[in-house]
Amino acid sequence: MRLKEENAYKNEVEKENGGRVRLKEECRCKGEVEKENERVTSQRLYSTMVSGAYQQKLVVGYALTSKKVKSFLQPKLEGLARNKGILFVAIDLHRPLSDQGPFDIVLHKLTGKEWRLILEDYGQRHPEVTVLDPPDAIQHVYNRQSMLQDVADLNLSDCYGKVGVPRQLVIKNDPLSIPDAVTRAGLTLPLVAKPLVVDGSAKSHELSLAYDQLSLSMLEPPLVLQEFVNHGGVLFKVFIVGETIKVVRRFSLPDVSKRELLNNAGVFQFPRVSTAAASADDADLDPGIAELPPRPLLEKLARELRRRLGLHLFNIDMIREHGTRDRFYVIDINYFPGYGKMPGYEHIFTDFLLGLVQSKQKRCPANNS
Ligand SMILES: O=P(O)(O)O[C@H]1[C@H](O)[C@@H](OP(=O)(O)O)[C@H](OP(=O)(O)O)[C@@H](OP(=O)(O)O)[C@H]1O
Ligand SMILES: Nc1ncnc2c1ncn2[C@@H]1O[C@H](COP(=O)(O)OP(=O)(O)O)[C@@H](O)[C@H]1O
Ligand SMILES: [Mg+2]
Ligand SMILES: [Mg+2]
Repeated sequence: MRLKEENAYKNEVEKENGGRVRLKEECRCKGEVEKENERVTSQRLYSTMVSGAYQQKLVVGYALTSKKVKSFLQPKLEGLARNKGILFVAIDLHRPLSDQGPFDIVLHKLTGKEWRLILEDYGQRHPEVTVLDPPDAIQHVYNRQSMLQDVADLNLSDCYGKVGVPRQLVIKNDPLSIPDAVTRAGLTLPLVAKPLVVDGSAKSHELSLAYDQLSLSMLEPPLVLQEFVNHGGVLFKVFIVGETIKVVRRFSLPDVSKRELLNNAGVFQFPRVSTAAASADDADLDPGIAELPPRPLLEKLARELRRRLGLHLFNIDMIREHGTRDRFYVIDINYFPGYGKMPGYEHIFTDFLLGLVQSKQKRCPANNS
């Protein structure tokens, strides 16, 4: 393509943006955000040249950690999004949110009260923008007690199986009180000790397995003590993106036998298991352990949790009690999990974003542009 035509395309793209990519001129610091957005604009220009009749449908502002940008915003996702008319724009945290955009959707996963307040204020001033997801709904799953409450309340049981949560106890302070509290609550050893609050830090994922009651006083509250459920060393990561569900298998902690429990004492910190590197999808597993939870059960669970939690983007860590076919436990819920490892996430995510805006336009036709 000749230079003159290229410039004409560039002008067209910038005009079409209607100031959407104004970040470029306005950025106070010529930092990462600016570079990132310049890259996105030039990629979009390229796609315009290649595909001809290109129509931008929506702008997604994102506020994510650099780790999440790397795992989620992969070139394949950005490329596919571009072809479908979706533009991802990095939000500059050093500038007022209302001065940026305009956005159709704000996608975010940042912790901290300040960010929460910014988003809440923005949501009130810009009801036309979809904030994915509402900060208070996310906050609810950043606490390991409240995250499982909705699963317990749901008490899901049908012909496909039963879904519950392991019995658990919250310890807010005084580690010396733990052994007695555990006896009073009637919890059975071994117990998994988990930091009460999940805040994205490595520390909030430092979990321990406690084999005896007395050693429990060595733990550091605030924490959740959860009964360990033998599940054959395999966990199901159930990814949810709006109405879509995808399940993968991951390796998990091995079963603890009665003999092991009798012969062991103490509290043992264990490393992060069940991460992306621990995929068990291609492993040669006992079919009774590997069989995925029944689809209708997952659909019901996901639908109910989406409604009760008020979230579109989350995952459920689920295990099957070893020796049973249909007894499941939810042990963890994560907001905006590692979608980069969800098969086909590029198509699923982009379709989801388009669907969101379409359904909003149907509900409020006045907003149609
Ligand atoms: O709490 P658990 O059950 O471990 O789930 C984690 C968190 O969702 C992580 O997200 P975050 O770091 O935002 O909390 C995510 O990392 P990324 O999305 O950043 O990669 C991990 O993805 P995998 O490493 O793919 O499993 C996922 O396994
Ligand atoms: N109640 C439990 N019974 C058996 N294994 C568990 C239980 N809770 C956690 N685990 C194991 O510990 C891992 C991490 O626990 P999880 O609650 O998912 O914390 P995180 O948020 O750090 O992923 C799980 O992937 C699973 O292998
Ligand atoms: Mg987990
Ligand atoms: Mg988690």
